[in-house]
Amino acid sequence: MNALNKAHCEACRADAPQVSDEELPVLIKQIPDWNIEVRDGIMQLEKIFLFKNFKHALAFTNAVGEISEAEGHHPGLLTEWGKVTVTWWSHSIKGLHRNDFIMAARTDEVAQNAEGRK
Ligand SMILES: C[C@H](O)[C@H](O)[C@H]1CNC2=NC(N)=NC(=O)C2=N1
Repeated sequence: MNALNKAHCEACRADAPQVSDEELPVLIKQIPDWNIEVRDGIMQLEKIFLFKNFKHALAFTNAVGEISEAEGHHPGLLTEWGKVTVTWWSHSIKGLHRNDFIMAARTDEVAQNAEGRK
């Protein structure tokens, strides 16, 4: 199985399996500093990225948007002055799919190359 940040998303199908209880701890270890949140019964991956100002936060937001469009898998993005909260889950299955872990790893890569990190 290739590293998450080198993998690509598969199409979001409504009958796709959610990440199993056995897979979850294995996958979450590969994306350190991401938190698991549950909202309306839906498990989500979430991480806050800090920046020096709004301009850098917005640039990071757009860069995450680019990889999301490329992969056809999209996050929740809350962009504030100096802060971006990125949330990944699979709408089609109302939970976590391997795609979400791939995109969390890809988000970390975008962050490593982002300007104005705090
Ligand atoms: C038609 C379109 O490809 C689908 O709606 C995609 C778009 N992006 C998506 N993003 C996420 N996070 N979950 C989905 O189920 C999803 N489905």
